Amino acid sequence: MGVKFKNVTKTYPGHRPAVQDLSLEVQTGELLVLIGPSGCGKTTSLRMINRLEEPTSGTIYVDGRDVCSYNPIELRRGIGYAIQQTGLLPHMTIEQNIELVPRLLKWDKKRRHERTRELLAMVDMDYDTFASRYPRQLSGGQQQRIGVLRALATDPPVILMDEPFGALDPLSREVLQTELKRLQSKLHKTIVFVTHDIDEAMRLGDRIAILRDGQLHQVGTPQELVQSPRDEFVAKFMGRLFAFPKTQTTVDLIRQFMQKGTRRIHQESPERGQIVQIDHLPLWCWLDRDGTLLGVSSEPPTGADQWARERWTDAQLAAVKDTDTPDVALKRLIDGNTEALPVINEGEQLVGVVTHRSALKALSNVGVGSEV
Ligand SMILES: Nc1ncnc2c1ncn2[C@@H]1O[C@H](COP(=O)(O)OP(=O)(O)OP(=O)(O)O)[C@@H](O)[C@H]1O
Repeated sequence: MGVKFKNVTKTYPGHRPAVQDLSLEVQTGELLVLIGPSGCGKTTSLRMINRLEEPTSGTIYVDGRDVCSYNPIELRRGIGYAIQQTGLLPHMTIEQNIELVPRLLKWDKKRRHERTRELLAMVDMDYDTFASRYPRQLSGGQQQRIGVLRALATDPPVILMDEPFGALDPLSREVLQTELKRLQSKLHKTIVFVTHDIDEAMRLGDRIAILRDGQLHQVGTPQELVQSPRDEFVAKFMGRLFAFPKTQTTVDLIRQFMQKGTRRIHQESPERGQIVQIDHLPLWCWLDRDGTLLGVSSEPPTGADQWARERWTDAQLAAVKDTDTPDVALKRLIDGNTEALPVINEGEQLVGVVTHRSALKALSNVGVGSEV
C-alpha cells in the first residue's frame, strides 16, 4: 500500500505554487522523509495525502487509488497522522486519546482495551501508570509517544508524520527516533515523514526527498545524496551535517571517527559478565570481565534466556575492527539494516561504536569532501 504523487500542484489563491508538479512514489513499507527549507511545501504535500488539502491539479494515489475517490473522513481514518503539536485532547485520558479512532470505527470495548495495552507496551509505558492520566501529566516525550501510538492505533498501512519530534530536546528526540526505527523494523509501515532536521532524515529515512520552492529537487537514499548530490544546493544541505573542523582532512580508519559511546549496564553477572546498552542506540553488547565482546543484539535482551548463546550474534560477525575503513562499516550497516555497530580492537575488546550517520560522515569527508 504505497503512496504516489503524479504531477501534483497546489496553488493557494494569490500565491505562487506551494507545491509544483510533484511526482514521487513512496514504496510500500518504506519510510520516506520530506525535507527542505522552510516554506518549500513539505507540510502541504503531506496534507494532500489525507486530503486536509486538495491539490489544484495532478493526482495522489494511495494503494493505487486516487485519494479524491475516497470519502475524506474515511480516508483519514485509514491513514495514521502524527504531528508536532501531538493533537492530544487535553480533557481526555491517555487511554481515551489512543482509542479515539478505534471508537469511531466502532471497535468493541475489549478490543480497544487490549489494543491500548499493546500499544503502550510497545513504547515501554506501563498501562496501569499511564492510561488514566491526562496529557498534561506526561512529559513532552511521553506525549509525543502517545501521538505516535494514536497514529498506529488501528494498524493503518500508511502513516503521515509532520515533525513529530520537532518540539523535543535533543536527547528525547534521539530516544524517540530510535524507538520509531525499532517499531518500523517490525511493522513495515509506509511512512511519509516531514522534518527540518537533516540528522533526523539520515537516521530514519530509507530515502530522502529534498524539496525546494515547491519542487522535488532530488530524491535518493541517504548514501546516494551524500555521495552524488545533484548540485551545490543538495551538497550544502547535506553539508550541514558534515561540518568538519578544517584541520581534519581525511578519515581512513574507523578508530578515527568512531564514537566512544556511553555504556549503560543492562544486566550484570559475576560469572557471565555484563550486558550493556551503548548510548541510546538499539545496540546491546555482552562483555566478559576484560571487556571482550562476546555477543551483540539489536533487541534488549530480556527473560531467563538472556545469556543464552543463541540469542546473541557472534561478535566476529556483528562488530567491525577499529582498523577497518569507513566503507566497510557503511556496507555492514546497510546490509544488516542496522543502526549501529560495535567496534573492537585487536584484542577483541569493545572500544567504540559506529553509527550510520558517523560512517556516512566519514565517507563524505573522503569522497566529496571538497564539495561540501
Ligand atoms: N493556507 C495557506 N494559504 C496560503 N498560503 C499557504 C497556506 N498554507 C501554506 N501556504 C504557503 O505555501 C508554502 C508552503 O508551505 P508549507 O507549510 O507546505 O511549507 P513547509 O515546507 O512545510 O514549511 P515549514 O518547514 O516552515 O513548516 C509557503 O509559502 C506557505 O506560506
